[in-house]
Amino acid sequence: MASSEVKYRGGGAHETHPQSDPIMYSPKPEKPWLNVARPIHYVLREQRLLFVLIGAAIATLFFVLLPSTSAPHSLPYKTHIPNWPSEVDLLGRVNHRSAFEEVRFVGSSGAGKVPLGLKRKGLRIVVTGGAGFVGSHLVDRLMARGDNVIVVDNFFTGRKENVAHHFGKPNFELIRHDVVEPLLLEVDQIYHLACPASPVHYKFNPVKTIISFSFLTNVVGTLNMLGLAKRVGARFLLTSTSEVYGDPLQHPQAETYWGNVNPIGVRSCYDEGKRTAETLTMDYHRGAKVEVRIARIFNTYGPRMCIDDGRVVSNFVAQVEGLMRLMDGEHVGPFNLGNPGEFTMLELAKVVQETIDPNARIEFKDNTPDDPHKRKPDITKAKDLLNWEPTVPLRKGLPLMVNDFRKRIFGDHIATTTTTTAAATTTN
Ligand SMILES: O=C(O)[C@H]1O[C@H](OP(=O)(O)OP(=O)(O)OC[C@H]2O[C@@H](n3ccc(=O)[nH]c3=O)[C@H](O)[C@@H]2O)[C@H](O)[C@@H](O)[C@@H]1O
Repeated sequence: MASSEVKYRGGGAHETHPQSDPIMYSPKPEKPWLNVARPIHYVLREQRLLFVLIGAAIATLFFVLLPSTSAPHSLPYKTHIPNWPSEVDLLGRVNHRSAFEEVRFVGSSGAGKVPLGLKRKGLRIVVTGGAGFVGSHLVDRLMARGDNVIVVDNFFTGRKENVAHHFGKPNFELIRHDVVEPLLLEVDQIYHLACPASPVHYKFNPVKTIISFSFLTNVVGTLNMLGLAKRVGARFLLTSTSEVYGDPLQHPQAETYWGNVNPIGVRSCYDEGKRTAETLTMDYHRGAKVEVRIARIFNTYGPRMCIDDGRVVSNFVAQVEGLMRLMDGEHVGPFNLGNPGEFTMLELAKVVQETIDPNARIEFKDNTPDDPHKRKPDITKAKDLLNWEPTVPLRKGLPLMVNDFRKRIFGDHIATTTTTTAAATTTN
């Protein structure tokens, strides 16, 4: 019924319209010049042209001034980000930061130096052990580069404070997780650093389970992360260690050296754990065609190091640059990443006295069993293929680390006396 009514009314309207009657209505053909003259006349009347010009001027002024006024308002753009399609993929399949930058670019013509779409797309990267010493510095670099970073850490030695400055950023996530349990994440790259790295934590702990825990983390943890890399097609980087060389018989150690590890020693859980991790990594590379990278890190020091770490210092954390070059380059490795500068423990203690505290007391103690007598990386391969070498000398880097330690232990107060413990056996 309703539809017929509508039809009927329409018909009526049509019938009463004067233009519908071909007899009653016969428009005169317009003269062509009138077509142009009429609109011009219309515009010139009642100062309409003036209003049009004023409008155009206001619009021009608005677009010219927009860049300077929009910059401080970049935050409101950011608040719109959750509505972007990127939010659909919680793991950052689409880069939040890239989207943010594109919005800013569109809104502010002043940013027009970089054409839309040419900005680097951030990668989705998981860093296991990312709340630790080396890991957290790596996370800082990846975040600064604009990647979407997921930190996976069980906080065995790592600290939330090391990454707390990234909390709330849309391209950062922190997951408390033990890598000995499987994990599924959609990522492009996996930096696998999770590991009880210091002998203080893996060697002398009287609880037996902790010792096997080190092996378990290195073996099962690496296996899980390699499995993840295989499933999602991610590139995998293992941070192995100079400990794979054991107490080396070759000096300095090139990557071709197979090492001298005591398989039943007190520290073999770590050395053999990392050696097995390397084996697994290469097996996945050859057998499952996973893209892998292996770095052998030599002892590193710097701010955020675990206060009771107990390792001898030799390399500043600038090493993360080497890790990133390795990951983004085309070479599998292994690569030694360390400082080839050699010094004895006594020389090190003296540098501490010179640069930090002249009153620091030097104590001599017996070396611990199976500790390597001397070690020095041959970094020719890293120099040639990654164009990387350490940049921060000990005398410059050590005070930076000590300042960080002082701040964490004493707040702003400066410690009056430092005790430097040097092992009796020297490194050369
Ligand atoms: O120099 C090296 O050879 C070592 O350097 C780094 O270790 P580092 O940063 O110095 O040590 P930590 O500060 O203790 O960092 C290890 C991180 O792994 C985490 N972790 C440890 C054990 C574990 O089972 N799971 C786990 O997530 C810790 O909580 C911590 O955040 C790398 O993380 C190690 O893989 C590497 O072997």
